[in-house]
Amino acid sequence: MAFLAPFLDNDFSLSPSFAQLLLYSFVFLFVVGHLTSTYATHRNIPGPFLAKFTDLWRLYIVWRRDSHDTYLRLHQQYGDLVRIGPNCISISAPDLVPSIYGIGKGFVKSDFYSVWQNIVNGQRVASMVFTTDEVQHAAMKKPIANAYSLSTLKEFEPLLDSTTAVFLSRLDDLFASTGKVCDLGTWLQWYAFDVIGELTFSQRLGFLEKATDVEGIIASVARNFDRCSVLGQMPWLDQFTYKNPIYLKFFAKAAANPIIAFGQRRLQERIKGQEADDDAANDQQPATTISDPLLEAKVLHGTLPSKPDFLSRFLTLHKEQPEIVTNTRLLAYLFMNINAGSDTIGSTIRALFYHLLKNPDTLSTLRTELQTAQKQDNLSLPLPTWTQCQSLPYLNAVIKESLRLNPALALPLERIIPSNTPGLQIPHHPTTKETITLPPGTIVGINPWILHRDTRIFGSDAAKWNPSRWLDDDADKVKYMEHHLLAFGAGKRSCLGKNIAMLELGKLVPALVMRYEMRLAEPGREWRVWNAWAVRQEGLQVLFDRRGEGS
Ligand code: HEM
Repeated sequence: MAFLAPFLDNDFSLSPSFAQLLLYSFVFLFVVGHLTSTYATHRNIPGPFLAKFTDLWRLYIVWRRDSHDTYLRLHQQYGDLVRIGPNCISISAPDLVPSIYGIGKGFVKSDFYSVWQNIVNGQRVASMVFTTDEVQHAAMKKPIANAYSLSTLKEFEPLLDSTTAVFLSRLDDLFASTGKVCDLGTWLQWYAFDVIGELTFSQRLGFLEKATDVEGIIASVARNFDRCSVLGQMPWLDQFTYKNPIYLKFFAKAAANPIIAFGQRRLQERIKGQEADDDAANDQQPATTISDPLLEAKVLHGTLPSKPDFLSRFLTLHKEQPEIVTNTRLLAYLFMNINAGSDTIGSTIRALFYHLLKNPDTLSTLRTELQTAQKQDNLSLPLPTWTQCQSLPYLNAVIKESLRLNPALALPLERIIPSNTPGLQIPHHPTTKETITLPPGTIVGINPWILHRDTRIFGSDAAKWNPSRWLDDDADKVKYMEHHLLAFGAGKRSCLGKNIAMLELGKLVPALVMRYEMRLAEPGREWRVWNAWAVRQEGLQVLFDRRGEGS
């Protein structure tokens, strides 16, 4: 007992200060123990010092909005594996795409995605994009997959054409005929939102007509991306803040999401069978005056096209399988369309026009291809058909190059290594020259922004804009590049709206390029790229001139 003597001695009695000391020691030992074990789990993976101990590092990097540049630099410095959090590895090894995202591999989405789920009546409601539960995902996807398939695509053309006709008419009136500078980035965003509104409800949300962010919808979507992209780096923070029951009860704004409100009204109208009856004045699209008769002929003006929109398709499914396509799920599908299919397209088209205008050679080659097609009666104007657009190789190369250099979602697409496996084996690690096994439970993700700049896949000019790479004579090389284009994700959870996106991009680009001469208002100015998972760009100021007849 001699060793206890000092503690029992009057001088060393358990005074409050000694108890504190003991407590501090415990806390200190706990923190050191925790940090050491945290560090030790992936100690063989290189990365920034702080990231090995805390996710606060990547939270800060994402909060700064330039994570794509930081992650690119880190991969250039450290190689294919970079530890960006204590349990999170960013991967850029081309051969690992199928291992992580392949069907049947069992990698599920991480809690990054849970942060984006909404709480409705105290319950988490996950849309298809954000569910981490694969069984729930399959149940949600099965009924609607056909509506997004290639075979149904052409049926959406009249709806798409209707919005494009309004868009061209607005550009004619406000910019081409006035010589005013157009903030094309903003107009393309409005176009993307209106198109998805029209495809979903046969009614535009009204951005183009009103030339404004209707009901703050775009700002509200942007705020959500800004918040969730950051909290997604430390999902437990979301649990303690925005998904905390006290916050939800007392502080969360009760106001309905404007997109859901719009969807609900359209749904009610459709059920009642009265398309035009709308007591919400906000939904009324101002009458559009279209002076060009060719464009006017394409505008549907609120009439339903002969082929159904998404809402009609979902309602049919609701009637046929009411217990599967429930009311709540039906609304979730509508919301998903707007949420997943607007910002992503907006980002891609903005990037495409930015590169076209920064690279006059590309613009001129594209225009020559389009003019040749027009002369051969293979391009109808002002609005070309989808069939015509698919057979234009340079146009398709430009679209792919734009998706490559500017993937709209630019953070690692996180997945968890499944528990029933030995882990993820990474052979011949370039730095250590040994096979590394990442244990089950590790979060891994490939960031399209990084993979798309990999010289092993895209060649020594991978960092540069060069649509011709997609027209290389070496078919295997092109196939390999296509296989590693991750702009729409990969595997089972890849983009459901990819066909819609390609339809929209494929038809809009020739329509604009053939109708206008376009040039940057300030050619020397760089734009600003803001990464909130969805990449938003600002500063695409363009001058328009109508081209000659026949355009
Ligand atoms: C250029 C435009 C688009 C791009 C670049 C894009 C990109 C992506 C990516 C990368 C994913 C996978 C996300 C992940 O793994 O975490 C995804 C998923 C998804 N996208 Fe898109 N998207 C686009 C347009 C659209 C459109 C137009 C729609 C709907 C009309 C849509 C609906 C979806 C849905 C529902 C998912 C989830 C699929 C699933 O989990 O099964 N997307 N998208």
